[in-house]
Amino acid sequence: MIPIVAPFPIGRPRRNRLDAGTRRLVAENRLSVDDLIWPVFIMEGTGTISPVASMPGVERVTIDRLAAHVAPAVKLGIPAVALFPMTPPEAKDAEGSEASNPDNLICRAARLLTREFPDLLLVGDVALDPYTDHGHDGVLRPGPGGVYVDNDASLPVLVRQAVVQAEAGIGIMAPSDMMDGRIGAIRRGLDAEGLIHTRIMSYAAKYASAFYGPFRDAVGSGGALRGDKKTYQMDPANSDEAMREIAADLAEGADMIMVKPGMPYLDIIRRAKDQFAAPTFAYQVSGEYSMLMAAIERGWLDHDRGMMESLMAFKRAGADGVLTYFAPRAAALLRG
Ligand SMILES: NCc1[nH]cc(CCC(=O)O)c1CC(=O)O
Ligand SMILES: [Mg+2]
Repeated sequence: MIPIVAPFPIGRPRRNRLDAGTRRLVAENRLSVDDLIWPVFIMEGTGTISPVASMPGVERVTIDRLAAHVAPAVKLGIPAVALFPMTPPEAKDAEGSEASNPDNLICRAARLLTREFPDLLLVGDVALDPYTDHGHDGVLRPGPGGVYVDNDASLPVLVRQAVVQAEAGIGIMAPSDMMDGRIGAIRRGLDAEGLIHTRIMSYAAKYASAFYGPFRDAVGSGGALRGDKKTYQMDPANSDEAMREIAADLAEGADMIMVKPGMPYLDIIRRAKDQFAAPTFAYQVSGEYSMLMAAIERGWLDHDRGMMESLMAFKRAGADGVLTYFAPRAAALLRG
């Protein structure tokens, strides 16, 4: 499509920017509260709200404080929260067994939130890193390079994790582990238990990124992590490979796909939306949030303008929704 533009001085693009009303009329994209998913960190214990040092304004809460923590977001109309647990070290092991404990933090939180807020959608991460003592998303076995995150041995553990989460009330399963074939395995595992309505939002194109650093502090998996995740998360150099990953996950039954991180990967979001026309989500990850907040705290960026511009970028790139730690503040602004 070649846009037709009258040459200056007949054509004056600035006319369409003249006043707020005209700008509203010609705006191509709109961010709405319906687009927001809020990631929430939960921890063991009682009566505690503990700030995440590397993420100003973000807190972990104990389950008895969770309903009060989430209530304002529900009131603002945020459709979904994504739950992330900080597992105590004594509950971690090499196989990530706590992930499939039906009474783990996530499952208890899901049962509580389902009761308190029946219309709130719950997104549950599927990956073993919050539960393994080595901090990897799957289980380790002898293999290439000595010890290897074993794909096929990890799948049954991930399936069990997904099933216990779904039974506890998680409506949207979000596998973030990047094992091959996990979407198909999880879909079959859920269906075998009659959990045919559980949706799968696949972290289909997930990169081995430096921008997850603050998240690993928040859930306490960073200190534990041995090595890096480059044998399963994607190389930031690659774009065609992301299309193959997304194609595979959709073919295996993903209902929605995600690109992660967000801002440094807007090109991937655009390609994915154009190529697959599937519900597409972006994760504005911890490091992106912390980067913006660090500049905001120094007075170098305006909080609300910086936040809203960063979120609008995802809509412009083609995302249908965004996981963002800014969700409650953005929703409050959008509601005026
Ligand atoms: N697999 C777990 C997981 N799920 C979401 C994030 C990162 C989210 C963020 O940085 O905000 C990670 C960390 C990782 O893969 O190491
Ligand atoms: Mg894959």
